[in-house]
Amino acid sequence: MATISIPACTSALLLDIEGTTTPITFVKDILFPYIREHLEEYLSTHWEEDECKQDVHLLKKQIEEDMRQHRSCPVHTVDQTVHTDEEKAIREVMDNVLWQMAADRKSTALKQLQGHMWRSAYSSGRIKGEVYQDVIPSLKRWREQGLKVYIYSSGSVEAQKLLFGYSEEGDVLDLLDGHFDTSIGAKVERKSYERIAERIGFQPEEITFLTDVIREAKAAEEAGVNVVVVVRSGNMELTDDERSHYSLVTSFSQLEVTGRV
Ligand SMILES: CSCCC(=O)C(=O)COP(=O)(O)O
Ligand SMILES: [Mg+2]
Repeated sequence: MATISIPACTSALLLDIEGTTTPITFVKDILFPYIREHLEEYLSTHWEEDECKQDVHLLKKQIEEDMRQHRSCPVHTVDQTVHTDEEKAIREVMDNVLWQMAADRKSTALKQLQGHMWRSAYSSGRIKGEVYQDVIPSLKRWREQGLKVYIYSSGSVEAQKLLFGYSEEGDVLDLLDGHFDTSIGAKVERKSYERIAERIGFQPEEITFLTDVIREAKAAEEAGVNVVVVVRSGNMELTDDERSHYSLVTSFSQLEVTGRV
């Protein structure tokens, strides 16, 4: 298996989750179906709680933004504080959430709610976070080499912590130095990577980002971040141009940091 050298100036690795640390099938076949199956029950049970109210409020803000951008979407106009027909209000929220999920939208509002819903699934042991076999040994090796390791996923920080805190390998959160989600900006925007660099105190060139999504790779590259594209079974096919432009790995174990033991 060919090794890929990452620059000697690398101080931090920034990792995507879905398609990078974790199979897409775990997200599509385990996590998302859990939301679809439990959405109505979750909203009905937690409707009056502050956290749920904030989630619904954020969804409403997203709808307003979508309407400003002329994106069509199921609309829920209800304000929980004044609306009396709870069943109707819940149905409207459900329509919007299910519509966003069908479109695989990465809105902060959707991801926030999903993170809150997965909490009990993970803590009860019903779901365990899946990571590829090469991930944990590589995280350990990188940290022994003095590198920092951060996660940047569209999944909320809470959802990220659940996945690694209740993983099939146990609680591996202490192998991570920090987490970023779309509250810092979308993964397809250059500015998000600049902000992350600033936040963790490194120059963009000192960061290597691992992802399976070319639009994310491009945005990171524009920010001056070094990029490695991760090719896993089930990930989106790359074009010939993309394959020749980016460094590719099929396993984290292929990554070598030049000048580090
Ligand atoms: C953090 S677990 C939930 C995964 C998820 O909802 C998601 O959108 C994954 O996106 P990523 O940016 O990690 O590809
Ligand atoms: Mg991904």
